[in-house]
Amino acid sequence: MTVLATETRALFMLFGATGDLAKRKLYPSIFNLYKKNYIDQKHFALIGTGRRKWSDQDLRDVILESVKDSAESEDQANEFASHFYYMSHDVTNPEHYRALSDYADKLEAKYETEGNRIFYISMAPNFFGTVAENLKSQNVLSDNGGFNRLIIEKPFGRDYKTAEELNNSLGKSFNEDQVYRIDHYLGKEMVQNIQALRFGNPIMESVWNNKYIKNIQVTLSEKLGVEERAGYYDNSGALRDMVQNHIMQIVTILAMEEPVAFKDTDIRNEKIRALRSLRIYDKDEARENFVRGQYGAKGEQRDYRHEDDVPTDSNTETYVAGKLMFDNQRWAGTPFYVRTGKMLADKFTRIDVVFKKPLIDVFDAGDKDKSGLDSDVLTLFVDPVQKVILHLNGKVPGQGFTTKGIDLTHVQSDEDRKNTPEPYERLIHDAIKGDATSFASWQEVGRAWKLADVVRNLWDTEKPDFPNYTPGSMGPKDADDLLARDGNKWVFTLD
Ligand SMILES: NC(=O)C1=CN([C@@H]2O[C@H](COP(=O)(O)OP(=O)(O)OC[C@H]3O[C@@H](n4cnc5c(N)ncnc54)[C@H](OP(=O)(O)O)[C@@H]3O)[C@@H](O)[C@H]2O)C=CC1
Ligand SMILES: O=C1O[C@H](COP(=O)(O)O)[C@@H](O)[C@H](O)[C@H]1O
Repeated sequence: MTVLATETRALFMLFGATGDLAKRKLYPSIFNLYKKNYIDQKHFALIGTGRRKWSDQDLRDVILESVKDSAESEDQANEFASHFYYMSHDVTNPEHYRALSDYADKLEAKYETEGNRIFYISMAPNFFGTVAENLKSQNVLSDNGGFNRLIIEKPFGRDYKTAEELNNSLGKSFNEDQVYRIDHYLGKEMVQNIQALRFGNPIMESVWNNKYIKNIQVTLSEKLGVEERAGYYDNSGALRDMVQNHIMQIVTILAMEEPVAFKDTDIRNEKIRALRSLRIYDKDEARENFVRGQYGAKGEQRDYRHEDDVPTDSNTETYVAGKLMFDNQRWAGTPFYVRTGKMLADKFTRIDVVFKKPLIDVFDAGDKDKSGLDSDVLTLFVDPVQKVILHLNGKVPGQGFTTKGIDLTHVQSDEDRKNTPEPYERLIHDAIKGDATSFASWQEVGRAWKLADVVRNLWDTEKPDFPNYTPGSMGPKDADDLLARDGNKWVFTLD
């Protein structure tokens, strides 16, 4: 995809400029893009908004603090911060948008940003629709030949209905191709690598199906609990927080067919096609195929119900495991197991592709079931290390003939890691380029909600037996049983 030089010129408007995400993730990412000249160093400006009565200097002080560790000099940081402007603005007040529009016109003229506007809503989701609608109705959108793009944070709705309402609301002001729904897992190097490994290697793609793959496992494990986000988390739970979005996106990329070209529209079409084959369970199937958990206490660690800001009778799940099925030629019969949770043994994200054993084990009396052979497993380590391991069977060196597991390993070098942008940096850069490849389309999001809704509705009507797992473990026993029923087991376990 070619980047036109003028596309790097842009006026940003950030709603939620005084917030946590902006400070921790967005300003450092924008700074990195600025340093690399992916944002035109002369022709860019950002108007940050929030209700607080800040001055430009207050915002610039926050920027300087956010980028202090990565700035090459004080001058560089100051020059960067000088492009930031602050407007106190209540997003629910239409009149404020008129002032915003005038200010935008002024800065556009000053920085010659050629009418390119990027609106980033980093606020609680109940404001997404309000902001989008006012941007249009109060004429804040550019109408002089540049682009208007909207980046929105998660969560995209609480269920299918609210997500659809939100989507309709956004649709009044922006076309689908102008909306960039952030899912930061799509900006992770190893998640992007799935497609390179699959579609760049016939040796992989030829076995990427139910004939050779026994099951696929996706694990997003977190060592921390809810920290200071309990207010949000207790209203969300792991299903909405991690499964509906990040996990479903990863699973979709693993399951999709090869796109006609590596272009956002072609990739989206294939992702949507795969999701149309995703089996949407009924209530009984949801009970059978999904497991929830909530952590208890251990030593100093309080149980979830005694964390700050969590009601003592909370039934919010801090753990989910599930089995997903795609009813299509490629995947019929091959389960995708997924799991995520807080307060687990460690912080890591990995994808394990478990291959079937040979139908006959010639080394061991021909009986596959008594085979001493390991299952071949391709593991993609997404975080915190980035590596790929292909576990195969090989011969034990020396006299005689026995087999043992061997690993073919590729680890990203320190140099590769240094050159790997943080997800937010990568995704903001993509939005500037107009490349929606790594953003979730409405149809993908909607289909993922359809699945999550069935599970959520079931869980909302049945009382769970919480707490049911210990901090530092890999979740409740039921999650192991889920796989054991199919004769499978998690590749990563603590034993
Ligand atoms: N923080 C994180 O780690 C993550 C956050 N997200 C998502 O990012 C978004 C922002 O999260 P976060 O930064 O943590 O939230 P914060 O609560 O820290 O910030 C909210 C922002 O919204 C502004 N705001 C609230 N009400 C109004 C209003 N009526 N008019 C104008 N501005 C208003 C606040 O400004 P003021 O108080 O000055 O009015 C503040 O800048 C959310 O959608 C969240 O789900 C996603 C992943 C991780
Ligand atoms: O979206 C979210 O993701 C984080 C985990 O992200 P990671 O990049 O650190 O793996 C999770 O902690 C948070 O609850 C959730 O909202």
